[in-house]
This record gives sequence, C-alpha cells and structure tokens, in this order.
Amino acid sequence: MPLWFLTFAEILDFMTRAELFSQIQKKSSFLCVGLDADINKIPAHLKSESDPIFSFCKEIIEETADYAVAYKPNIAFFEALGPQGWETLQKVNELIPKEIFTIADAKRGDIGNTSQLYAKAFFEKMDFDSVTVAPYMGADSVTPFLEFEDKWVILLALTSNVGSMDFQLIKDENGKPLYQTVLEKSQEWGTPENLMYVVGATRGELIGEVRKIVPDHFFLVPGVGAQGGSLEDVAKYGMNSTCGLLVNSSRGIIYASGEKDFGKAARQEAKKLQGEMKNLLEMYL
Ligand SMILES: O=c1ccn([C@@H]2O[C@H](COP(=O)(O)O)[C@@H](O)[C@H]2O)c(=O)[nH]1
Repeated sequence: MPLWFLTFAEILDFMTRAELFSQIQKKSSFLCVGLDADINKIPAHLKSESDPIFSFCKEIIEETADYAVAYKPNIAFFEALGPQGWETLQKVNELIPKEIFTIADAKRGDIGNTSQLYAKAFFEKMDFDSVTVAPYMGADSVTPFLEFEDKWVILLALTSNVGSMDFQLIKDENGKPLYQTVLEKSQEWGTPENLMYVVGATRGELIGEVRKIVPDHFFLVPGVGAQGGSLEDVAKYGMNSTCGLLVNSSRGIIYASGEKDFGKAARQEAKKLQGEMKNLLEMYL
C-alpha cells in the first residue's frame, strides 16, 4: 500500500491524543467495545471451533469495527482460560485494525520492578496501546508504565461499581474525596498525552467534578448499558474540546444475541450507540 494512503497512526503505529480525536471525528463515535468474552456466554455453535473465544471476538470485531474507536479486551476473561487464553488474547489484539485504539483492561500495579514487567508484557510482548492501572500503590507502581514511549496508562480514578464508595469517596480532613487526590497527584506522573482516567458512567454529575480537575485528559468510561449509566450525562458532564471520552460497552454489545446472529446483533447495538454519540458530538463539541 502506498505511504500516502495510510493514516498518521498506521504510519507511526501509535496513537496520539490528536490522532484519537481525529478517529473520533472521522467515525462520529467515541465507542469502545469491551471484549469480555465469556466461554459460558458465547453462542453454543462456536464451542466446536478450535478456539471458540477467538472466533467469537473475530466476528464481534469484524461487525463492529465501523463504529468503534477502541477495543477493550478484559484480560480476566482470557487469563481464566489458562495458557491458551494468552495466545487467544495475542491473536485478538493482532486482529484489531491499526487505527483503532487498544486497551488491555488488566488493572495492574505493583512495586516498581514488577510493574516494569507488567508493562513489558502488555506493551512489548503484546503491543497494546494502553493498559488500565490501579493507583493505590502510588508513584513507583504507576510510573514504570508511563516510561514506555507512545503508550498510555489508564488510571482507575472513580470506578463504576458500588464498592467504589468504600475508598474512592472517603473524604480527608479538608473534605476532599480520595479520588480527587488520585487525580491531582497523578498529574505529577503523566500528561494528557500519555495518561487517561477510568471514570464510571454510573457516577453522573461527579463526572463533571472530575472534568474540572483534569480538563484535558481522556476518560475511559465504563458503566453504560448493563450497569445502567447514562450516555447523555457522560457527554454532558465529561465532554471536552477534543471529546475526551471513550465510552465502553461490553455485555450490551457482545451478548446482544446468544444465537448465530450474534455478530449482526452486536453490529446493530454498536451502530445504535454510535448514532447517539454522533448526536452528542454535534450537541457538545
Ligand atoms: O470502573 C470500572 C472499571 C472497569 N470496568 C470494566 O468495564 C467493563 C464493563 O462491562 P459492561 O458489560 O459494559 O458493564 C468490564 O470489563 C469491567 O470490568 C467497569 O465496569 N467499571
């Protein structure tokens, strides 16, 4: 293929913030399709295939790629398959078109030398664009991921689950919730060019509070669809001048049908969400 035919991301093989925004504009979409590929939930007819999870993810990717700007394999679903799961994950990641942002949803983070090897696993061995990282072991557990050039860390800030209230919303003596301290402190470690935050869609107007603290960073927003978060609220409170949002839906898309038409059903769901996102981009950008 001649060089002039390729996009910036394809030539450089990494995704800058500007390139991500350009993909969002091109597709009128900020949809991230979550690959939570559960062997117990995929359609029965795939189970006779040599690698059922690969076959499932392949069809989901082929059917939804027109509407997605990111894919997020949830690493637990692959790890749970044992050594074969890692091979499947590698093959799935290689299948994702180069101009689409890839997220290893692994929620890692450990003492420095261990984090370095987690980063090597996801960035070098598997060439993901980004990995989700837990912040609670502090700077030395996060910065090894940020040392990889042209890669992204997506730090858990305000998660979508009920348990997020146990720690993240606890206030210090000045009334500042812990998630805000995470946002403030982590800005010493990375920039909007290599650091994003996980902000749950179920947190409504708190997304606006997060946006005030980190105006320029992208958010990975899980929790629409199966968890009941509102896409409208996410856009209203979270969108910035470069969109700044990757909104994930996993079960709502990939299990839209449990039958042979699962790929087409996933495509319909992705298309529906993309349509809503297009309207929101027109409204808020
Ligand atoms: O706060 C968080 C962080 C990560 N997740 C992950 O996102 C998807 C959500 O799946 P749905 O089926 O769309 O609910 C899943 O992989 C979670 O592990 C999250 O939900 N909340």
